[in-house]
Amino acid sequence: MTETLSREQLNTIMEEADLLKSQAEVDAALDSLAVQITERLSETMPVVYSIMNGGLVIAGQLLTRLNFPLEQGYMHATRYRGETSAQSDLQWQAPPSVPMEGRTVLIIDDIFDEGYTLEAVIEACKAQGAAEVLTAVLVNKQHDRKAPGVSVDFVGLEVEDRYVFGYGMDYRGYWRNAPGIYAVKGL
Ligand SMILES: O=P(O)(O)OC[C@H]1O[C@H](OP(=O)(O)OP(=O)(O)O)[C@H](O)[C@@H]1O
Ligand code: HPA
Repeated sequence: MTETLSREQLNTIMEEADLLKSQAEVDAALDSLAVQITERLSETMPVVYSIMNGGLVIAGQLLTRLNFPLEQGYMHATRYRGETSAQSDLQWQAPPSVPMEGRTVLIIDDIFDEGYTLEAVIEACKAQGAAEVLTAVLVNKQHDRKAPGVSVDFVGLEVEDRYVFGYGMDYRGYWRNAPGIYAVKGL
């Protein structure tokens, strides 16, 4: 584990960060995601899962833009666990909270980075009998280290290959609440 960060250090992280996407840009991306998801899923009575913790903010802001019947659930899978690079294993801290046998499932997460989290989540949903599994993320990080064969159905925004925080994404556990998408100085 890394050392504890002070309030001053965390404020400096924010002050020195680069704003990659403003709140207005995120709002527009969420509107666009909602239109695409509605077109594809409005007649399927899906179960919509947020992947905790990162998916919390984006799922909350997306759900109220979806005007059709759906159930909502959560699951918690984590690879990074407060670090800025992935740990070797994915840990399940909470399994899916709503049965998905025979259902259309939409997974909502904050970021598609290397893609191993979504790969494992999709696999888990299929193993639990989901009829189809679709995925939506606010941010796709652009690089060539993606898990082979994993793709996302609905992407809000593209960001460069830097460590980002805000809108649910954390910097060492903090700043998930930042109202924009920021890149940490030097990362
Ligand atoms: O595409 P990947 O490289 O697998 O990374 C993406 C995942 O990493 C983050 O979760 P994290 O493991 O940090 O857990 P958290 O949501 O609790 O922060 C993020 O919320 C995604 O779920
Ligand atoms: O760039 C990132 N920021 C926050 N969480 C993440 N999880 C994977 N990549 C990232």
